[in-house]
Amino acid sequence: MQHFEVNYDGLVGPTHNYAGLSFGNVASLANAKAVSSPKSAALQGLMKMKALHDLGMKQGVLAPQERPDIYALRRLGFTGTDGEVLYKAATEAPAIFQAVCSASSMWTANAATVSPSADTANGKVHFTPANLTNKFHRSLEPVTSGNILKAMFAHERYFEHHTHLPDNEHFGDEGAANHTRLCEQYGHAGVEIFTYGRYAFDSSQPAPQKFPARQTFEASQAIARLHGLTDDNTVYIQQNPDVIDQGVFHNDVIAVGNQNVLFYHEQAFRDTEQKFAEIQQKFGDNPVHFIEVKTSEVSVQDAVSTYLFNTQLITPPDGIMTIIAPTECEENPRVKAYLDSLVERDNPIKRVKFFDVKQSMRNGGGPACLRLRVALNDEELKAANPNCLMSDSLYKRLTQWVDKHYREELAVDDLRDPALLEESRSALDELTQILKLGSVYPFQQD
Ligand SMILES: N=C(N)NCCC[C@H](NC(=O)CCC(=O)O)C(=O)O
Repeated sequence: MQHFEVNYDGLVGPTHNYAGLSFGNVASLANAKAVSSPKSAALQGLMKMKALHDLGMKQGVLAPQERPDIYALRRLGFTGTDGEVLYKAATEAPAIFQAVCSASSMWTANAATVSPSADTANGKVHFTPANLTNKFHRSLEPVTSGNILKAMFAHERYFEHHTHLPDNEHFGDEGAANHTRLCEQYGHAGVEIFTYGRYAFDSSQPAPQKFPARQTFEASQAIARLHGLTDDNTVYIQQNPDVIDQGVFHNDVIAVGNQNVLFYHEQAFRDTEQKFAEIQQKFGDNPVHFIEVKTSEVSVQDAVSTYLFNTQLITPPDGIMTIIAPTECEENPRVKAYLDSLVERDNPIKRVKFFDVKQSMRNGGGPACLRLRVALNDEELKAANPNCLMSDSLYKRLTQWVDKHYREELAVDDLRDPALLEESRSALDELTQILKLGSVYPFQQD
C-alpha cells in the first residue's frame, strides 16, 4: 500500500481584502485598509499548488466560503432583501460588515485538525473543523468548512467527521495550525503534537499578556479524544507566551514539522527539553531531527516578518526534503543566509523553493497557512473526491475561472457594492460544478 501527504490548499475567495481584523497578527493590522487584488491572490495560490503538483506531490484544492455572509448578518438582526441587509450593515455597523466579508477561509491550516488512519483507534481518518472562536470573522467558518470536508471525504468506511468544539473561548481551537505530526513514513503510526497557548480552566498557568492565545489546552485534548488518539501517540506542548506577545498567533508561525524533522525557533515553546524528550520517546528508536534556529541566527521579529517557519516542509517523490518558503524569506538577508546554510548542514532538509504569496502574506498567511495536510493511503485517496485534486487541466480550468470572476482590485469601501455578492455567488456556483461538490453553500440551499 502506498501513502501520501496530500496538501489541500485554500482557493482564495473573490472578496479577499485587508480589513485589519486580527488583533495579535502583526501583518493583518499593519496592512489594514490597503487595497487588495483578489485576482492576484487567487492566481498566486494556484501557482503554488501547480508547482507542488509538478514536484510530484499530491495536491488538493479546498473551495472558499460564501462572502459576504448574509446569513450571519440576518442572525445579528439585519433584515430585508439581501441588498438591504448589506446596505444596513455596511452603514450602521461597518466593523461587523467588514468581518462578514473576509475571505479568511483561504487559510486552510485553520480549517480543521486531521488525524490519519494510522493513528486513530478505529482506523479511519478523522476530521474536526476548527471553531476559530477568537476572531468573529473566523468563527463564521466551521459549519461550511465541515460541509466542504464532508463533501470531499464522503466515504464512511474511511472517513469520520466530528462537529467543531463548543463555540466558546474555553475551547478555542485553531485547527492544524497548532497541530504537527511526526512519523517515520506517512502511513506509519505517528506522534501528534498539539500546541496550545493557554489553559482555559487553570489561571495559575502562564499566558500571554498582550495578545490573545487562540488555542487552549482543553481544546487540544478534546480533539485528541474525539479522534481516538492515545497517550502513546500524543504530546501536548505549550507555546512560549512571550512569542505570542511578539506576534506568533499560531504555532505554525514559529515551528513546522515533517516526518522525522521538527524545525523550530529557540523561543517557540515552554518546557522544550522535557517535551522534546517525550516526543522522542513516543516517536521510537530512530532519532527525530530537532532543528533549532537560535535567536542569534534569526530573531523572532525576522521570523514573524518573513514567515521562515510558516514554510511547508515536504518530501516529494524524489525524496529531497524541501522547504516551500515565501519570497519574503529570500528578500531578508539574514533569513536568506540562514536558509543557505541550513541546506549545507547535516540534516534532512536539502532544498528551498521560494513562492510569491504576498497577497496572503499581507494578511499574515504564509505558504503553510494556505494548506491543510491530509495523510492518506491509496485506498483512502481513491475514496476522496477526485475532482478536487490538482492536475494540469484543473489548473487551467481554475485560472480561467479566476480570470472570469475575480476583480483586479478591491478596497474595503468596495465591499458594500451589492454586485460583489452576486459576482461571488455566481463564481462559487460554477466552482461547485467544477469541483463536483454538490450544494455546499447556504445560498444554494435557499
Ligand atoms: N497561521 C495560520 N495558519 N493562518 C494564518 C491566518 C491569518 C488570518 N488573517 C486574517 O484573518 C486577517 C484578515 C484581515 O485582517 O482582513 C488570521 O489571523 O486568522
